[in-house]
Amino acid sequence: MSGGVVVAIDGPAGSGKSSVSRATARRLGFGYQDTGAAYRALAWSALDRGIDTTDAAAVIASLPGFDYRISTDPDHTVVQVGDTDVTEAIREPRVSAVVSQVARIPEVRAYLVELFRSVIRESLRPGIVTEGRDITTVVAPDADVRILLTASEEARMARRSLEVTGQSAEVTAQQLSSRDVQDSRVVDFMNAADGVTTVDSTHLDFDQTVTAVVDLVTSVWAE
Ligand SMILES: Nc1ncnc2c1ncn2[C@@H]1O[C@H](COP(=O)(O)OP(=O)(O)O)[C@@H](O)[C@H]1O
Ligand SMILES: Nc1ccn([C@@H]2O[C@H](COP(=O)(O)OP(=O)(O)O)[C@@H](O)[C@H]2O)c(=O)n1
Repeated sequence: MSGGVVVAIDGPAGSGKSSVSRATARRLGFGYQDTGAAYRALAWSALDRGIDTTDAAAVIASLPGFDYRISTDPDHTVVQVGDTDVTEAIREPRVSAVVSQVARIPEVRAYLVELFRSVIRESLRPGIVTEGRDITTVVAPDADVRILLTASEEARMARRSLEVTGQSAEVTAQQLSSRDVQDSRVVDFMNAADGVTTVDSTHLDFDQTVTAVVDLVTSVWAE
């Protein structure tokens, strides 16, 4: 693993993983790795190539040609597939709707887990914050700081509805909830594993949540 501090953050959709992890990395001068972006980019790429995302063999066959790049600079998180900037496109509802289908394929997970570990290993900053669903348990179970970031379903849906335009809050909420159900069949990100600290942001504002995470990291870093 990286010579620096490794911070692993998991949680359900809309709990604040991406925004809180990015802000934490900025405050501490750490790198930031959004693992969901890789699953989303693979799903985007399958749609772009006309691959049926329910056809596991076809998705697996596309892995060697999956030319994925993401920067770990928290101030410039550009996601690219080949020469195409997909930073915005991977957040579209049509991608969210199929991403769980590619994420449940064990070969896809094994491939991406190795990629995420190599990004952590190669980080040149004093630390790196990596967030997703299985970071505390599978990708980096030995991380220095392991956090489960949660929030009530109501709070998560309200936050996500504010971000997604072009469809009703009800539809966004329904999609988020069904994605969590599908994802939690593959990895448990609703319950903290042994040694994982839960940060519940339901009644915290954004800055308070970032401060709670930064405090956990600095308490370990200072040791
Ligand atoms: N504690 C918080 N209070 C209020 N809004 C928050 C909080 N944490 C995150 N948010 C907002 O909720 C939205 C969803 O957060 P995001 O980081 O995308 O979650 P995730 O990566 O877990 O899906 C973002 O607009 C973010 O700014
Ligand atoms: N470590 C991870 C990260 C994401 N994922 C998958 O990727 C999808 C998108 O992740 P994300 O973190 O961008 O999702 P949001 O919580 O931001 O909506 C999830 O719905 C999971 O299917 C995963 O399986 N494991």
